[in-house]
Amino acid sequence: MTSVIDTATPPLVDFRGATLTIGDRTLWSGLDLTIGRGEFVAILGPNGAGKTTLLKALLGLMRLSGGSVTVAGKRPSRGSSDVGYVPQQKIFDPDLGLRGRDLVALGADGHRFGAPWSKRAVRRAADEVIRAVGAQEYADAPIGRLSGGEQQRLRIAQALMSDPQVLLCDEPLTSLDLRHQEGVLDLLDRRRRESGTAIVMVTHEINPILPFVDRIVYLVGGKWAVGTPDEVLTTERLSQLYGSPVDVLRVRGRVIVVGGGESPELSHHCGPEAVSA
Ligand SMILES: Nc1ncnc2c1ncn2[C@@H]1O[C@H](COP(=O)(O)OP(=O)(O)OP(=O)(O)O)[C@@H](O)[C@H]1O
Repeated sequence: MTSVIDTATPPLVDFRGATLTIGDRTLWSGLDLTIGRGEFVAILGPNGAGKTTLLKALLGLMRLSGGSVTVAGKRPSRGSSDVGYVPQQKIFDPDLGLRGRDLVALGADGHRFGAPWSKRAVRRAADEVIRAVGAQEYADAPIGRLSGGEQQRLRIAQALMSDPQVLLCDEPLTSLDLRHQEGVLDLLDRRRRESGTAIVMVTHEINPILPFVDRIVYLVGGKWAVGTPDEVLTTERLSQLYGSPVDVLRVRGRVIVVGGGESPELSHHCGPEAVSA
């Protein structure tokens, strides 16, 4: 796979010694992470490790307790057009009358674009992103009637309305079958290759992402590891992170993480779902 990462320009995401504490619990501390143009980074870790919170820090919704973070060279701020966000998927109510196209157009809402867009400009931009995600055929159908994969494409289209430099996706593969997972990953991969958009994805699904990601950020119990999948997904590295024995097995090209069962986080992350991730 040829790399599309641009190391010549300043990073789009730059965490330096970043610490996030909520109450008396430190989710992660001293995090150093830079993400360049066109880079695809996955955030992994057990439930409650602070993965979504990391995305919130990039959205300007959560303030760091220490260190610094910039997005496209600026401090993160709510509603910035530099950042697109695909939130954790909830399947829409089947009776919801909202059309896919209307959902996408909502991406032009708020203060993102400074001056409000004309209806015509919104329509044109929505057409463009709907085409980009390949959702033309069903964009006019009620969103609640669409499959999980089709809904997910339209959510991504909505997040692309501001033509963001960084696209944050929170578990976009959940509840999709393998074919649709691959479709969503292909779409994100194309976006980063064609537009240089950095993709930051929180996921529990390890194996589907392996052919696509450049690096992994693994968060566990206040600690973190950053590196390529081969660097991070090793028995030594994960045992060190979890502070208890963890085996990383490679079976027919798939990665299987097996915990010693002593870590409460592992019992969440490495249940049957995660093992087959
Ligand atoms: N605004 C908040 N106030 C209090 N606690 C919070 C807040 N936001 C997050 N937390 C706590 O911080 C921890 C990390 O939450 P986060 O959603 O980032 O975890 P996660 O790694 O994304 O987990 P999951 O895999 O279950 O989605 C959780 O224990 C959560 O309850």
